[in-house]
Amino acid sequence: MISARPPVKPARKRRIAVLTSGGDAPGMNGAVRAVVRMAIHSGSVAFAVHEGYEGLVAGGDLIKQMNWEDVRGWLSRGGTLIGSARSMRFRERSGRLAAAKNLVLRGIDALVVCGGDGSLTGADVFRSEWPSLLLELVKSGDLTEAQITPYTSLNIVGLVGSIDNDMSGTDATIGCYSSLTRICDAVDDVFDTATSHQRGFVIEVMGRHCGWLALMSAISTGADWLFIPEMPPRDGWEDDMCSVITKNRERGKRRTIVIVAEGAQDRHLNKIGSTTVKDILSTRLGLDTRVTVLGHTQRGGPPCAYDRTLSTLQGVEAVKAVLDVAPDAPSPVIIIRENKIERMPLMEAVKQTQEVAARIKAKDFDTAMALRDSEFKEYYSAYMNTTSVDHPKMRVSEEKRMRVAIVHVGAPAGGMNPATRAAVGYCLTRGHTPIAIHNGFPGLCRHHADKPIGSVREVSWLESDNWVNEGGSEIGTNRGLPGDDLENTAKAFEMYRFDALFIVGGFEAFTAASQLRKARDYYSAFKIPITVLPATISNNVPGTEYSLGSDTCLNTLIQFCDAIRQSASSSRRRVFVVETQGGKSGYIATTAGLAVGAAAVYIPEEGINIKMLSRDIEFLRHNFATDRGANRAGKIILRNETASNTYTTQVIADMIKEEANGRFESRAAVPGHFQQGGKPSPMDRTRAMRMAIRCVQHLEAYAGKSKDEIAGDDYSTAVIGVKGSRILFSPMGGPGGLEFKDTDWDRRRPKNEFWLDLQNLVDILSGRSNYGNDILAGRTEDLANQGST
Ligand SMILES: Nc1ncnc2c1ncn2[C@@H]1O[C@H](COP(=O)(O)OP(=O)(O)OP(=O)(O)O)[C@@H](O)[C@H]1O
Ligand SMILES: O=P(O)(O)OC[C@H]1O[C@](O)(CO)[C@@H](O)[C@@H]1O
Ligand SMILES: [Mg+2]
Repeated sequence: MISARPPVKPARKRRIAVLTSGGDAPGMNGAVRAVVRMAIHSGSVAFAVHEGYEGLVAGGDLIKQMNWEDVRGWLSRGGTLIGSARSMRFRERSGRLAAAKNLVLRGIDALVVCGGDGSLTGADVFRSEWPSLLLELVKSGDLTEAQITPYTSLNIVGLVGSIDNDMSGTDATIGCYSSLTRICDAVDDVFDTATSHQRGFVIEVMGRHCGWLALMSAISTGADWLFIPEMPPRDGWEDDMCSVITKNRERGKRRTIVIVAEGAQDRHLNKIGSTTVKDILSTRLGLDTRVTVLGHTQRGGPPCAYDRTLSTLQGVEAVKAVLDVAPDAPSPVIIIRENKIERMPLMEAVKQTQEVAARIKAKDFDTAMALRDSEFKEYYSAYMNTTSVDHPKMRVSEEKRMRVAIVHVGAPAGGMNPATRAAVGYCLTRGHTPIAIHNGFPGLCRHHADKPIGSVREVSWLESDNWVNEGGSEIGTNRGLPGDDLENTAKAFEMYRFDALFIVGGFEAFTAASQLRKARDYYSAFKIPITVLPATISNNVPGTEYSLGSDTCLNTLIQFCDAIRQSASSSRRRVFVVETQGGKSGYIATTAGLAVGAAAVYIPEEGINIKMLSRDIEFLRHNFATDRGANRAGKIILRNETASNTYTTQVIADMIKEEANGRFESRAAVPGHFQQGGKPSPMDRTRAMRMAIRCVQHLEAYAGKSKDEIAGDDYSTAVIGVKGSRILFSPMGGPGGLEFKDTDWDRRRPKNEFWLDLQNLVDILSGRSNYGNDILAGRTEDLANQGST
């Protein structure tokens, strides 16, 4: 996931305060921890303002200096530990005058505000008024000229923390994916009871005036109908809704789920409430229907993996922004676009957000949708195009209809099923024929003609609809490659008249596509368009920074680590060495390390040596000795399964125990294939939908082309991927293709792994880099060299 700029060198000593404001959001604590530690690491002084803007106005004990240990263990905690508030006083100039005075008196010259659209609007007001507030304070005699002189400008940096994801300019806000996880867990559970009784459920989700939570949960759970404020249904929606639900029932669906955003409205801005919807379903369709209002359960609980990493990286970026933004430059807000942390002027983001509200009020819904963020509109049409397959206008002409084969290759990964479901739904909407190849390429070659059912089967809408939240691979996956039997693979391609191939899987899927491409010279059956959608927990597929399943894996890993840390904390003075999967890529170990605040992470890219181990044992010793009563906090070390042949997980745990001389203990823990299982995370589900549809669209572009035209186009065998702030296709072959340029075939990973710098960040935030710097010095260079060989 997420890439970020490398940490900055200290510029000058600053006094940086952080506050959380508005509705609390999971991940806010991670942001505060990162701001505090990064500030201290860069030689600045860190402060926390308690109770949001209320604390800023009140001052006194509510503004406290923070030490490194004060934020220990905060990453996994829900809510905000420094408190939040909706402050009426800050809305008044008198309150902001008091706030300005409190900052100046403490010498605080930078303020990081983590909150939603309201909080950041407040921050923008404060920023714009700052010079006039200071002048007024001098005029009233509250401060002197001399006192304000060093503070003529206040650096304000915004961090978007809100479950609503209602800030324009950023794809995600800190907390929105945790909240989405809570919603999806609840709806997944409702599935069972709804299906048992063939009931309808109307589920109301939060989000005030923003439909992001509603839309993404509808996609993640395959809801039959959706109401969001930005795109109200057309007049007569009651008939439309009933007709879609009736058709879905006629197709055999036993449950009906309708998601209603709390701010839902019709085109005349009249509220559409969940009870109204329920009444319509009950009276018009005679459907036994219940309403479930999820309420504040959506805001509580520990942050998901994404929110821990996002809040950490954005907190770090906020400190960097304080340190490197010129005093008179516009205040930035830290955003994320796809996989890239960026900055944009706070004023611009606030203006755009306000414009969304204004457009909705003016009933200009199309513009409101477009202004939300780049993904929103795409997700909305993806949902519409797959939820019901009755879109006559979407059908392509007869001669452009394709037989699209779908195959899974490699180890199972969360998101494989939702991706297949999305591809099937989209194919049916367009008039194509989706065909599943069961049990991978060996299944195709050996079992296609089995009786009574072979391994090559058309997929119906109803069959695939149930895959929306299923983990693993329903059509079966394995590591068999087409190269093991090219001849029979080609014969089967011909026999079943495949016009296009959609491969979902990891490094083997990538290898399979490469083999098919290279074999085109000998087998014309392979001269069809082929797309690979990376799906592997290892996240080691060239051409992308994100593979389906990696987010699900990270979530299972952090749950495992949280539970283990609790055990370690209870036993006191214990270190757990946890072994992660990931093959020869340290991505999972490193990202999980960032999300759980690991003391150290061992990865194959770097290897393990005795010097490193001895330094780390010293670091642990030092840590336990100086924890100042916080030694309850258990420590986690993560070791990728292939980091070293000699220093196995057990050996490392034993060495730590031996060397600790009874001062602390250690244990090894191996979650193993637990990391591949479980229901896919909402991020893997929603991205599966979006990327699978893009893959089929890419395949469609080749309809009507000759075999040689297809074979002559490098993009006819392509991998879809997230690269920085974009989603794009990269060709497998050709001089600039992934196979030649980007693939370290021996180590089964990309030549350049985008996340390598995160290793340094794990060390900075755990304090490891302050300890034994001599050993870590030069690491970035070493890693970069290894990555490019
Ligand atoms: N225009 C404004 N001027 C000054 N302060 C403001 C303004 N708008 C909001 N604030 C401050 O920000 C606080 C939080 O705003 P709000 O209640 O809208 O929540 P939010 O930050 O949007 O978070 P969420 O919507 O996720 O709960 C307000 O209570 C107020 O103190
Ligand atoms: O917790 P409160 O103050 O009732 O606010 C509820 C609102 O806060 C949010 O949870 C976050 O903005 C909204 O989704 C919801 O409308
Ligand atoms: Mg808000």
